[in-house]
Parts: sequence; structure tokens; C-alpha cells
Amino acid sequence: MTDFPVVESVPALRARLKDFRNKGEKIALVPTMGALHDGHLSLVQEARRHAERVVVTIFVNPAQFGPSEDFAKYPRTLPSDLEKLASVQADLCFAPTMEAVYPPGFSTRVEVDGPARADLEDRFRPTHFCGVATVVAKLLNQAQADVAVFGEKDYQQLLVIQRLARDLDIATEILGAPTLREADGLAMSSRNVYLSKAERAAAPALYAALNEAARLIGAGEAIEATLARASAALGEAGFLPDYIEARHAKTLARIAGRRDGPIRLLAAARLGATRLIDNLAVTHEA
Ligand SMILES: Nc1ncnc2c1ncn2[C@@H]1O[C@H](COP(=O)(O)OP(=O)(O)OP(=O)(O)O)[C@@H](O)[C@H]1O
Ligand SMILES: CC(C)(CO)[C@@H](O)C(=O)[O-]
Ligand code: BAL
Repeated sequence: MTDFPVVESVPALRARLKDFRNKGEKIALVPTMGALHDGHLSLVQEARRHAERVVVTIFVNPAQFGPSEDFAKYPRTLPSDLEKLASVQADLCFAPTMEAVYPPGFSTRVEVDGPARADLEDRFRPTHFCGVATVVAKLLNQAQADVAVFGEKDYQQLLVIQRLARDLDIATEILGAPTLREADGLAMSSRNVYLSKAERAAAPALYAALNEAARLIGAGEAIEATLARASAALGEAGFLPDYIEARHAKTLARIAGRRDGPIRLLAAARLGATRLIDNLAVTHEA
């Protein structure tokens, strides 16, 4: 058992943060839902580059799960999460109770338009970004950190949170950090533990399809035909694709050709009962 410091209430969090601030230390926040893996730990390391103190939040937020999604079975592994946070010298874990986030009578929702209505994740998870925006607005207000770091793995989410912070004048700077991958290319994700052995063997096909499509589009191949082939390749690997699309990297607007870029490819696909997402930048060949 580690004795890594954890606080569960907003007053306890603020008391710790006040100590840091009184010493003139900058604070970085890394919001997560726990079941920590090396991708999360890379966010802690990125956060450390911007602040003396790194606070990791762990809260499985019911409001961002749809009624038929995996809230109940989402992995909850707090003791091993704390060991991992100790191993990367994070400073504090904020693991709020349900009441600390959603007190009785809670009546407020944060709705984001723009990148949250891009017809990507929102098409398949229509209440998801309202739940994310509401909890992230709360976490940002609770901590009032100097910076907060989010993964590019959840690319649409990152743009939604940047828009939320800009629109609501939240002073915390929102930073993105690159996706950490397994050696075979699969993006690390807490949901990878759901994959059977055979599904885990097939799973790198998602990154492979994105990678190949990004290479071809970067080399000037037609976008729509390339994405149709990528989708077919995913099907052959055993995935049921929800979408694989090329969008403007900053706005998620649809694009007609590669000169409308910068382009980001975004995909979501189901492998058995598990839904995986991934995305990749298109870099143009000289
Ligand atoms: N492979 C990764 N590399 C970098 N950041 C990541 C990676 N996976 C997740 N993150 C980031 O970690 C933060 C917390 O994400 P979360 O706890 O939902 O983890 P997750 O692995 O994405 O889980 P899920 O399987 O639920 O999507 C988010 O900002 C997310 O983008
Ligand atoms: C940002 C977040 C912690 C909000 O619950 C979650 O959506 C996640 O883990 O990406
Ligand atoms: N990683 C984003 C959180 C979610 O899928 O609910």
C-alpha cells in the first residue's frame, strides 16, 4: 500500500493547493477517470513541464456515459493508480466523492456547441460532451490550476474543453499531449482491458488504417476514396466502424480537399463489445 496523498472533498483539495500557491508554485491538473496506464502517466510528465505541482483527478463521471454504456463496469483500480502516481512523482490525487461533484439538488449542465456538435463522437454518444463539459468545468473551477493537460487520444474532447475554457473565461490554460501507443500502434486506453486475446491481436488495425490513410492523403490521394478503403480494411480486421473521417484539425469542420487543411483523421470502431477511438494528423509530403 502506498501512502500517496489523496483528497476527496473540495475544501481538502483547496487547502492543499493553497499550501502550494503560498510557496509560489504553479499547479497543473490532469483530469482522468482512473485505471491509469502509461498514457495517463505521460500526461503527468507533460504537466510537470509546465508546473511545479501536478494534481491528478480520478472520477468516473456518470454524466458522460449513455444509458447503455459501460459506467457500471468501467475499471476502478484506485490502489494501483496511487502507486503509479507515486512512481511518476505526481503531488496529489483528487478523487472526489459523488457528492463532492454532484451534491443533492445539482441542477446545472454545460452545453458546448461547435466542436461538440461535429457529427463524430456526438453522433454515437449524444449526451457525452454535455457530461464531459459539465464535470470538466467543475474540476477546473474546483482546482483553479494554472494549466490542465488532456490527451489528444480524445481529440474531439480536447477541442471541446479548449472551447469551453475560452467561452467561459476559465483562466486555466488547456494543453493537449500526444497519444501514447503500445509497441504495435494501439493507442493506450483504459478500455483495452475489455479486449479478448483475439480482439487484442486485431486491435492495432485501427491505428494501421489511420496511418495508411494519413500517408496516402498526405501524398495527394483523394480523401473520400482513401477513407472508404480504410473503412473496408477495418471491416476485414473484424471491426465494425462507427466512422472514419477527415476533418479540419482545429475546428472539426468537414473538408473537401487536402488544401482545406490542416487535416486530422478521426475514427471510432467497435471490436466485439468494445468501442475504440483513435486519430492522427495528416502531414503533407513535400
Ligand atoms: N494513450 C493515451 N495517450 C495520451 N493520453 C491519453 C491516452 N489515453 C487517454 N489519455 C488521456 O487521459 C485523460 C484521461 O482519459 P481517460 O481516463 O478517459 O482514459 P482512457 O484510457 O482514454 O479511457 P477510456 O478507455 O475511457 O477512453 C484524457 O485526457 C485522455 O485523452
Ligand atoms: C476529461 C474526463 C476526465 C472527464 O470526465 C474524461 O472524459 C476523460 O478521462 O477523458
Ligand atoms: N476518454 C474519454 C472518456 C469516455 O470515453 O467517456
